[in-house]
Amino acid sequence: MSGGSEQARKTAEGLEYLTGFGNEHSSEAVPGALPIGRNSPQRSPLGLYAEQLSGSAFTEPRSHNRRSWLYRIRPSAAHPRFTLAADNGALRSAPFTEAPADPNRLRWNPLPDPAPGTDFLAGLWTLGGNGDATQRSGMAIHLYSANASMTDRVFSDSDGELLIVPERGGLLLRTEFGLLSARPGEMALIPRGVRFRVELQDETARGYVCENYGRPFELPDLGPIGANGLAAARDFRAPVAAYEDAERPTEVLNKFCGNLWTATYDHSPLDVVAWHGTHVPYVYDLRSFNVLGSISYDHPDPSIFTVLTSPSDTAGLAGVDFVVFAPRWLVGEDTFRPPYFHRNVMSEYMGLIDGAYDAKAEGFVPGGGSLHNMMSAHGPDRETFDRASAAELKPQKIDDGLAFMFETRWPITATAQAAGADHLQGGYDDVWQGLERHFRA
Ligand SMILES: O=C(O)Cc1cc(O)ccc1O
Ligand SMILES: [Fe+2]
Repeated sequence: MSGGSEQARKTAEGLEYLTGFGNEHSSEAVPGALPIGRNSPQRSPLGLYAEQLSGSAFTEPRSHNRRSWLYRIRPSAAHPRFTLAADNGALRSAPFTEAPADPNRLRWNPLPDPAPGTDFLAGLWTLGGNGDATQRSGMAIHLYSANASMTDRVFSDSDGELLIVPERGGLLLRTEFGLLSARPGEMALIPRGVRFRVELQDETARGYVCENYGRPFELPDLGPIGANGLAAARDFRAPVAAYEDAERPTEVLNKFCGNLWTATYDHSPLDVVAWHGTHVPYVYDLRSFNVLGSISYDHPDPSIFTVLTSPSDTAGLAGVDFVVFAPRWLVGEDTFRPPYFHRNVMSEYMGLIDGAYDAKAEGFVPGGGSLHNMMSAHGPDRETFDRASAAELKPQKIDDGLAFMFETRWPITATAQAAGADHLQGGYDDVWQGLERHFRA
């Protein structure tokens, strides 16, 4: 493996990375593999095939145009016919019509442990979502629980990009672009159409996935915050080129318009020796998020914790935002400091990576999740309300947890398996029971 023309950085796992969000990165695993001065020479160096992978239409504005050039042992076109896979397992896609969209507050415990031999792909379980995969709009929320590495099979998602949030166990993502490590506390993103295999770094792995059918995630504008703050572009890491030269049968599973399709290649399609471009996978350590907040009074809206946003066609109205509640100080004076009671036109799915969340005293556990759909009333549970209303307002460090939110402009409809799951908590409404009447006229 080598870093190519950019300066590459090594991490604790010994993996090399290229740094920066949205860069025109380039990398070659064999010196001289990357053509200089053109994308598609008459004969590419080292006898490689040149291939463009477009994540945006050719003609989209430069600011969100995404494409990469891959230099590979065999062109992707050299493959047999795809056939429908026997089933989609527990993977579901938009439009979500199995169950009615539910205005109730819902909360789930973690997924039950999977059967032995369950890999990342087999362990994907769809909770719900919105939009329509064929219209490239909306999103799906999946959870995964796995105890085996993918072997001799790779996955790619034509329907959207995959934002992966490990909660338990590290993942080693072997992609067409090279290797990424994603451990709990980090997030990884696999762009639309990119082939990858997931190997486990620990015995088991568990976490969350946001499948974004819409416009690729980008860094939010900072407005009056200024030129710095929130997630820094330089903290995003892309892989360096690394390839497999394997002439053995490899199953390629492609999620296309909601179904899994399968084809067995006679070689590994992770055979990209060099690449350059902007349509690339990346990882980000959520704890490097520069948390900004109120240093006077009142609890700011959580949009200030946005790591990445997928804009919709209306300015300021995200198809989906990825928001992180990272360790931070609370100093607000005369302020009810935890998240407030509210009803929101946006729909909120929350997950917990570690520890606890400051609006919920109990019941919201790592690996579990809550859904507060469009306009549903929610906020601190009774215990949190009582405690925070009486708390002495000295500076307080919130550093016992890491939570996140997928927030979307469209209501989230649960799948039948999520609406009827044994691990769906009964009695979630009760956390807001017993909020006493304090009114004095
Ligand atoms: O519901 C939640 O816990 C998420 C959330 C957090 C916050 O700080 C303010 C509003 C909000 O929706
Ligand atoms: Fe909320």
